[in-house]
Amino acid sequence: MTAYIILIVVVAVLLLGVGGTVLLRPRGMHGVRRSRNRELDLTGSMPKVSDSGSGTGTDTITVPPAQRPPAEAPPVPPQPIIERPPPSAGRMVRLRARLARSQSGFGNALLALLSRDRLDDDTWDEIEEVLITADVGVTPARQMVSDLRTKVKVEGTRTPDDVREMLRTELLAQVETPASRSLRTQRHEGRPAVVLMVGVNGTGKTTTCGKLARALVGDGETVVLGAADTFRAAAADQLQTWGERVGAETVRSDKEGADPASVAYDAVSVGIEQEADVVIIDTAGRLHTKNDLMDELGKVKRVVEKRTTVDEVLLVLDATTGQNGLRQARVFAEVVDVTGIVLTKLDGTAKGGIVIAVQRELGVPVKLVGLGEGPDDLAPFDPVTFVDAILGG
Ligand SMILES: Nc1nc2c(ncn2[C@@H]2O[C@H](COP(=O)(O)OP(=O)(O)OP(=O)(O)O)[C@@H](O)[C@H]2O)c(=O)[nH]1
Repeated sequence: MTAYIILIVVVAVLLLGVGGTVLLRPRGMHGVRRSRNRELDLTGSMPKVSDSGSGTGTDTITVPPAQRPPAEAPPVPPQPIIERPPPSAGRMVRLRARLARSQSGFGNALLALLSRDRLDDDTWDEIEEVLITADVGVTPARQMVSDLRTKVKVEGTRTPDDVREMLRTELLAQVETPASRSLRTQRHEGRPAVVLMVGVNGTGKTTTCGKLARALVGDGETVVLGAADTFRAAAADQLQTWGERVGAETVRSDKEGADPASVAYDAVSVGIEQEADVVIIDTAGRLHTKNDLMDELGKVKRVVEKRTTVDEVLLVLDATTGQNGLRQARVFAEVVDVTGIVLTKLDGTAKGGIVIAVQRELGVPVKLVGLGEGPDDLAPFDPVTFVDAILGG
């Protein structure tokens, strides 16, 4: 009997010990996790966690403070830093030194030749050659030489200042056009303006979309970007990065080779929904055949026009490609109504005469110029600043 009693007591003590351990362990972990989770609930309905309780209830389990795992904050996704780019006005003046560095060779050569004591036929031929080498184009170069010859004859003696002024007037006459250089990027009829960026790969199209978005945001406008260059997957990433920096949404497709027209349509729809000021659409503009190009750009334009008008078709040309760039310009102008030219990489060539050639060739004005790889190195084109940079000083 005594043995039985001792056995019962021993079994009871063992059971109590094991039961207590089992009860404490899992319930303790579960409670802390729940508590931690509830700590995130800012409504104030947190359970009590006692530092000296009995350890039997699910919401009041005793856990010494030192044993509590530190409260883990949930991962916060990194917030992109939205930049405030400078406005577009006055940018060309700021970039004038860069322009002068690349273009003054051609200006200085012309000034030196025009300052010679005797301006014979050979000298005029040399002047024409300098102009052609600077990509002014044969016809405009001949016309400039003819105009300058007449002026020299009429005015007689030439001081260095006279020569500079004469050349400045002539260059300005060639660079200026009656067409407006302003960009139509204002909302109209309750809809955003739409800018279509076209041009062959590598001319700086995607970069220009990004830089233009920055400039417009700097001017206080709201922008939506459309990555309709679905041919090169990285182009959409590139565009999105530009957009994120200034808080502009980029509409894109996750499918490589998706229909560019459908991306453009979606971008315009998002622009309308967000009441954005302007939607900028990047295109692939492959030049395999003129028909491919016509099909692609024609369709993008038609589909966008189901929702609103296309206000600007900007042709991006790389200033360093000279005559090749002009050939591309001709093909694009046949396929789509170009409303303005963006001349990129003008900082990397001494052939600024392309401004004159391309305006003549297409009959549309240069509206923007790229003067470097920096995010704000895109400027509205200003003829006076351009000509003064060519002439230096
Ligand atoms: N120096 C200089 N480089 C420029 C300028 N504009 C663009 N670039 C550079 O030109 C290169 C090509 O630019 P992208 O924007 O990728 O060219 P893209 O036409 O969009 O090419 P795809 O996306 O392949 O169609 C990049 O390295 C740009 O930084 C400019 O005005 N000056």
